[in-house]
Amino acid sequence: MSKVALVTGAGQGIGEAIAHRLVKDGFQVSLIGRHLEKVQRVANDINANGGEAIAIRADVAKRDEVFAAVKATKEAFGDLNVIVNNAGVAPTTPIMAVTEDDMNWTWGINVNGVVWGTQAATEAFKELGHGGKIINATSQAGVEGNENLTVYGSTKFAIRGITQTTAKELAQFGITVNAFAPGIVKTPMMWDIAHEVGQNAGKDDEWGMAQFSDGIALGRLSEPEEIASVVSFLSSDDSNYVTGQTIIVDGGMVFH
Ligand SMILES: NC(=O)C1=CN([C@@H]2O[C@H](COP(=O)(O)OP(=O)(O)OC[C@H]3O[C@@H](n4cnc5c(N)ncnc54)[C@H](O)[C@@H]3O)[C@@H](O)[C@H]2O)C=CC1
Ligand SMILES: CC(=O)C(C)=O
Repeated sequence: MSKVALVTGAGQGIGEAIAHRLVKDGFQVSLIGRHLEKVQRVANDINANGGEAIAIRADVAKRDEVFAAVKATKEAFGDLNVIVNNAGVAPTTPIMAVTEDDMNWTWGINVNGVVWGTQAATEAFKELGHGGKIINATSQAGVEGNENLTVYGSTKFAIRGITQTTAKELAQFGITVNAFAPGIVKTPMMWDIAHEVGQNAGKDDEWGMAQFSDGIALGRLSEPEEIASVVSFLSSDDSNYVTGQTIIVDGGMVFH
């Protein structure tokens, strides 16, 4: 019988790549995003190519919407085995420009979203009478401090902490909790950051390389699929004895 995975922020970028990879691994997938048309496009693509996907609109910052999305997934597929708390936002904010709204908005999505996803999935796993896997998106910026990323980086450090605390708390229910920490990945998020700091559209890869290539041991940016392959491992039985860990997938930007 196939397993069921829910992926947040699955309408583009890393989340979209994770959705396709988990379908290839045999999962039925539930794709969650703020904009229904974006997750519906990915679901249509999967369904047209022999996979099974549903699309659900939800804002991960809103606890009720996350719980409703998990419930709808359980009802549609009759099971839930994996949640990937992938949705995130990445404002660039020099410390002296940080506002209360910046903090609340970014923490609401990146950190609260992970907490709501963890709670909703845990409740569903318990109702279903089995364990499960919770997988959170952190970042190299949550492993090492990055200039102008105090707001974003602080959320990603927090996610690593939540991954450790919940791994200890939920192990008794057969639930593992792990995180993946990408480096610089070719997705719309990175291009948005490039544009925020005043770069021209169309030069995004060059901008990324100019900013980060010195720090990337492998000398290139990451493809979203390279992050998805690590999530594939964390979603599989091969990772059953791994919990509380952050797997850094950054081409060698930081070593911890
Ligand atoms: N692209 C990169 O270089 C890196 C990305 N990451 C992390 O990986 C994750 C995915 O990043 P990307 O695919 O690059 O980002 P992206 O911006 O390309 O895609 C993120 C998706 O999440 C959705 N989303 C945002 N806020 C949401 C909310 N409140 N509720 C539901 N969905 C929401 C967006 O609509 C978008 O479809 C994020 O958590 C990000 O912080 C970590 C390290 C590097
Ligand atoms: C977006 C991100 O996670 C970076 C720059 O590390």
